Amino acid sequence: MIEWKTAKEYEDITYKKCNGVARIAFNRPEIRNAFRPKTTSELYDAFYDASEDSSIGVVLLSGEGPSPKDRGWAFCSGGDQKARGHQGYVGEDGRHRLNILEVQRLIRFMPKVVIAVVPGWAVGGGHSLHVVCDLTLASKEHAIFKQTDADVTSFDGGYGSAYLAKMVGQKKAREIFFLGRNYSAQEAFDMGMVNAVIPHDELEDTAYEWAQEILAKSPTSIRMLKFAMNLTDDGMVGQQVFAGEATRLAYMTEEAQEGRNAFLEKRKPDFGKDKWIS
Ligand SMILES: CC(C)(COP(=O)(O)OP(=O)(O)OC[C@H]1O[C@@H](n2cnc3c(N)ncnc32)[C@H](O)[C@@H]1OP(=O)(O)O)[C@@H](O)C(=O)NCCC(=O)NCCSC(=O)CCC(=O)c1ccccc1C(=O)O
Repeated sequence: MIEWKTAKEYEDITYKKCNGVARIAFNRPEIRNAFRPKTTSELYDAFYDASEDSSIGVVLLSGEGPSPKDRGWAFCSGGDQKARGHQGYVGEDGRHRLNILEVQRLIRFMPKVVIAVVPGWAVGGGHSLHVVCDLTLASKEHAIFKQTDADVTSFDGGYGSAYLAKMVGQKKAREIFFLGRNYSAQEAFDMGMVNAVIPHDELEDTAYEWAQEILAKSPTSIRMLKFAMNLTDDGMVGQQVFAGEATRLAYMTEEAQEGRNAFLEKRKPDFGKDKWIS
């Protein structure tokens, strides 16, 4: 039994923590967990908290359900088309935004493992979110993967499409976007965009078990591996993120402490004569 504790109350999402794992879930099941600007602001806030919390190593991203209307399950059906204005999605302040991309970047660049736990529909911007997560676990009975961007004049030209193509191959990625068909969890697994197909009733427990397995590993190895695997696809930003972690490791050395101390003590640093290791 997982004893989740609410980390913060929100309107459009739920946010809980338990034993090193954070669970963030869309909570608009009656509209298949579509996101509006309030949802993306709340997601950003929760992901940022999980990223900053040094007791958290793995984040599960999921969708609450089923829908009270028809018992349908969803991970996320993308941008809320009722909140869509002529320049983006309109928030309570009347401003138009496209801020799900900021959430994507936080998932991509946070030094923790993010697992998409897909209990039902993953559609449009919801499909792109599962793509950008590090791992995806899908409900055998209810998960359906679908790209509707080209039905509603949207196009995720970043991770949602180009990175998807690296994952499933160019032909399949083009099929997913150009035809907008439904794919079952098993079909998504066979394509290489899902890590495991799990019986629906076991999905949450399995995700938590995967998280615990990851938490038993070296935190430094996990984050260096995540950023190493991101690096080639993320260009200079990927290099910047990886190099940031390398700098953190360098800061932990005696050499770095000598550099800092020498500056503070207004003397020349003495890095030693036998420090040029091969
Ligand atoms: C998800 C479906 C395939 C599910 O179909 P079904 O099970 O038959 O259920 P429905 O009866 O259709 O839906 C139930 C209920 O939910 C409402 N609903 C579902 N999805 C949405 C939605 N996205 N927005 C608003 N409302 C939604 C639906 O109207 C029903 O309501 P009732 O009142 O009960 O009638 C199917 O629902 C479906 O296809 N949904 C639409 C999927 C879609 O087109 N999503 C938008 C894609 S574009 C996008 O996501 C933005 C992309 C994006 O994020 C982005 C990209 C690039 C740059 C920036 C951005 C950005 O920041 O936005």
